[in-house]
Amino acid sequence: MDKQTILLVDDEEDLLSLWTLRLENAGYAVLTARSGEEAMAVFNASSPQLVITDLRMEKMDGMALYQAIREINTTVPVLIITAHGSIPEAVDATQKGVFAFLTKPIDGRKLLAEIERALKTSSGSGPLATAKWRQGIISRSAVMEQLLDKVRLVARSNASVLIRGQSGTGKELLAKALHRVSERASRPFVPVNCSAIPEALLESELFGHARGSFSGAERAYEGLFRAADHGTLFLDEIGDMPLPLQVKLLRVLQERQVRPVGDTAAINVDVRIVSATHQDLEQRVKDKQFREDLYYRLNVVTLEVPSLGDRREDIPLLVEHFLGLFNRQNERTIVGFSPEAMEALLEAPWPGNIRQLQNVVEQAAALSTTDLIPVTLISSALREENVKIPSFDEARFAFGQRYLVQLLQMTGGNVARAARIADRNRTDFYKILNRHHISPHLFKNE
Ligand SMILES: Nc1ncnc2c1ncn2[C@@H]1O[C@H](COP(=O)(O)OP(=O)(O)OP(=O)(O)O)[C@@H](O)[C@H]1O
Repeated sequence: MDKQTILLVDDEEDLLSLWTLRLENAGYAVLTARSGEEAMAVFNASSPQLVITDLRMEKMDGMALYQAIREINTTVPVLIITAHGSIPEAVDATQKGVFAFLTKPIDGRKLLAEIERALKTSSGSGPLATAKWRQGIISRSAVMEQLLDKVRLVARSNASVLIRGQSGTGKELLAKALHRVSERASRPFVPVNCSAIPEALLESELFGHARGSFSGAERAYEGLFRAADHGTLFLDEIGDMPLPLQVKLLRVLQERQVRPVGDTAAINVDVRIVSATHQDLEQRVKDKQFREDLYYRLNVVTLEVPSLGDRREDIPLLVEHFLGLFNRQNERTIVGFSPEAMEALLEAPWPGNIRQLQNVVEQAAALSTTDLIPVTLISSALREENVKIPSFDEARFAFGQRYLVQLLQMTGGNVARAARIADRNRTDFYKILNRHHISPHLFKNE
């Protein structure tokens, strides 16, 4: 059996080493943290079965840590240790649900007995499962907790779920968590980015193809729907799915059968659909770019992921988490951020949300020559992040718009002439102008 893991939190290095040794000798795996904040990062990353924390610590003390843990995990036992133990504190703590309150100097045998008692009461019950499914989602904000509660509820059904939120808010992470907490957890989670696969290939990617069904199809391919059978299919950027494919997707969802390209037989599939978008799908429906019937089919339940700007209280925890990852990957020992740097992180606008925050932390950490990352590195990383390179589609659109404006200026708004120069017929050219939101009247010389 795997060793049970205990998270030990104390700001006194000597005590931490001493207790680590003792607990390891007693057969436990031990994780350590030197502050409440660090403890939260470790807790989120590794879901220990028990937490033992000192009460008196700077900034986040033992009780605050206990409360922060309770917000994300309602049952993991927490033992609090203090040198200044007093009866009222102990009573208060245990009334709030702290498993036990021990005073220093600690009697080794007593502590081990308490640990055993605590682990016995918690083993086999839900907390570990609860913690595991949301592993990797670092948060302490109430909005995220409410969202995760909703995820857990929704996961019990097979209802299609649409996850909405700005780019980089963690939609895919949430979809995975939903899968992990559902009954389909032991079956595959298959992500598909609908905007990254060329339109011509998307159909066979999703539904599969028969051997020889088109040139290059040397073998039959089962497709992602069947790969996700009994599991979850995550359709990312669903708003970009081309209209002809939307029709086919709707049919598959209605019939619960896929028909591979070039095949006549239909195959039954049992797939839970979770889709995600950062677009305004209702607007796309109005613009006839997204089918209304498909919209309702996919959007049985909506999960709205808040932007990072709406949950700034998560920022300290997230930066600590990303810094920890960076330190481990690069064998560095950067301790944290200067107060000014943390302030800058807390106040930045974060249009790219958590993905952007991760990039900024990594970039600043990589360039830092000191143990505390200075604010200058954060400011320059934020500046660089803001110089955003447009996507290919955005760049093409911008080029097209400039080109068309030039043509119409040259021809004084004469569409027939402009179309001739662009080597398009008039109807096509009007469509192109429309797509680029350009009205030729604006260029007419009065
Ligand atoms: N709460 C979180 N805790 C830790 N990491 C997170 C959290 N949310 C997002 N991330 C990280 O941020 C990055 C972006 O997350 P993800 O890909 O899930 O976002 P998304 O909303 O699906 O983005 P897009 O719309 O661009 O596809 C990933 O590296 C992910 O691991």
